[in-house]
Amino acid sequence: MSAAQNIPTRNRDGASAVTNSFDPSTSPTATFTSPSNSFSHRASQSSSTKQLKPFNTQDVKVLLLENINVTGQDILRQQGYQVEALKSSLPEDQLIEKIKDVHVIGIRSKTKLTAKVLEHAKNLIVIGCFCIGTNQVDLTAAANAGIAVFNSPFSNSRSVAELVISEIIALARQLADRSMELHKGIWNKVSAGCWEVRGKTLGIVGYGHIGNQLSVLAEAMGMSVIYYDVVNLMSMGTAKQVPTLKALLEGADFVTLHVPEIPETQNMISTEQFGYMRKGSYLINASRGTVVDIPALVEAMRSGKIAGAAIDVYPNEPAGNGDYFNKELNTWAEDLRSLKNLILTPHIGGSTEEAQSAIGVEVADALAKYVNEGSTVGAVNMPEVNLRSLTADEPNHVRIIYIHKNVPGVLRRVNEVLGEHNVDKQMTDSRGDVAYLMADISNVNQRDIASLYNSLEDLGSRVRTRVLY
Ligand SMILES: NC(=O)c1ccc[n+]([C@@H]2O[C@H](COP(=O)([O-])OP(=O)(O)OC[C@H]3O[C@@H](n4cnc5c(N)ncnc54)[C@H](O)[C@@H]3O)[C@@H](O)[C@H]2O)c1
Ligand SMILES: O=C(O)CC[C@@H](O)C(=O)O
Repeated sequence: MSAAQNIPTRNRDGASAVTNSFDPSTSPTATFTSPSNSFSHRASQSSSTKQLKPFNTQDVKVLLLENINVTGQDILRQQGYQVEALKSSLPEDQLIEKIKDVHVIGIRSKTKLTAKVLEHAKNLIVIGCFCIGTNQVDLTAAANAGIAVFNSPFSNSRSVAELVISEIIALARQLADRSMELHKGIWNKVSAGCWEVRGKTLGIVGYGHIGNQLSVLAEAMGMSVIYYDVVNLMSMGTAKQVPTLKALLEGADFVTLHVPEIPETQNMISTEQFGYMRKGSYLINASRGTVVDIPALVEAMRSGKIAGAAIDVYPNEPAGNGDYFNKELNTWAEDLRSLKNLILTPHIGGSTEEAQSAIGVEVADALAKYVNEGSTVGAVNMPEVNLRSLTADEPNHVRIIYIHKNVPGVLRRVNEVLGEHNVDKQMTDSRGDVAYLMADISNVNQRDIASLYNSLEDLGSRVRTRVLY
């Protein structure tokens, strides 16, 4: 068997993504052969590695939204995939229409892949979040549909930390106001209410990848650092963990938020929390828009309790550049824009050349490895399962990917199906209600593949079957 070919994945109502029952002689996928110049995998692959391709690669349909970096686009195009890249997110109705027949979708923070949208994604096998946050995806719905989700856990953390350091200084010196005044020709040289940051206390809420990068930078600026997190974490440098959010808010001159968007962090900073903050302190939010109660922030700044703020994220954000940030999107938009010493940025914490390039490579590589070999290493909603690559001198080997409900007895039935062949290697793991099995089996011919595929698909525990060969 020369090149890897694909058995289509059947969609969730049992109909094959391409035909209703796989017949190697008739199914369009049976003719799929990898192009002779098939993509050579990254360094980890030796020259003898068998180029497993689940499809004739030009049949893999990829939809990229929200201006994903060209590094990621190039990697996916080099696979031979059909890549459509759009600069913005899509309204739900258009997203549903476009997602219907794609195998791979790449998004950033705006595209909401809800259970409703995923219901329509009959051929989707994998989602790439080209960012850190994955709150925009219904991870459980995706897992239950056998759709793996990958992100880039920390490629833009440094970029966010550096932006926040710049905002701490800019707020302490009322830089944005001075610059806007002079752009209008107004010379306004003041020192009242302007401070050095050396010796001031930075309070970090969420001491993860960004929080601890920030901790080191802030201490280098001569600041003291305290942090609050829901888990006990070793401090960087001389930073100190405090036991409650209230203790952090009472102890900090600058409060910065670096938590995920989860139910527990919704409106985490609201009127009560502003009440705990020091008079004349500052707030920075570069996490998610729902973490701060913006009307409460407007009130706290109008009363002078909060001397300045920097906001990079908002509960509702425009779909793309050029759209207006107005009261149609968020009712309080004009109130917010009217405030002094308030830095407003369009969700650019991770928007640097370095971060976007690194994210593009990291996520696109993970997507290609998943599509071509089934590896779930790095997936955020699946157990991490991987097998060493098949080699070119294993011509009659086939890789089985079987995503199934995590219920007793499945492995016995799966191994009964695989039993007529020699299972060279197998790995399986589960995460919640979903289990993921990879098995390389030998001495398989074209006819066997069809019956293998259909037998696995017919098992009651099946969520999704892929056969790579
Ligand atoms: N503005 C941007 O462009 C930008 C860029 C990257 C990340 N982000 C956002 O920032 C968030 C944090 O990023 P990260 O890489 O540091 O994530 P991370 O997962 O490394 O760290 C998050 C930290 O928050 C803690 N945490 C969770 N719930 C908490 C709670 N209720 N109270 C206190 N701490 C809590 C976690 O224990 C963890 O230590 C991401 O989830 C993402 O939404 C925004
Ligand atoms: O680039 C984006 O759209 C998201 C950036 C950031 O919020 C993240 O989650 O990494």
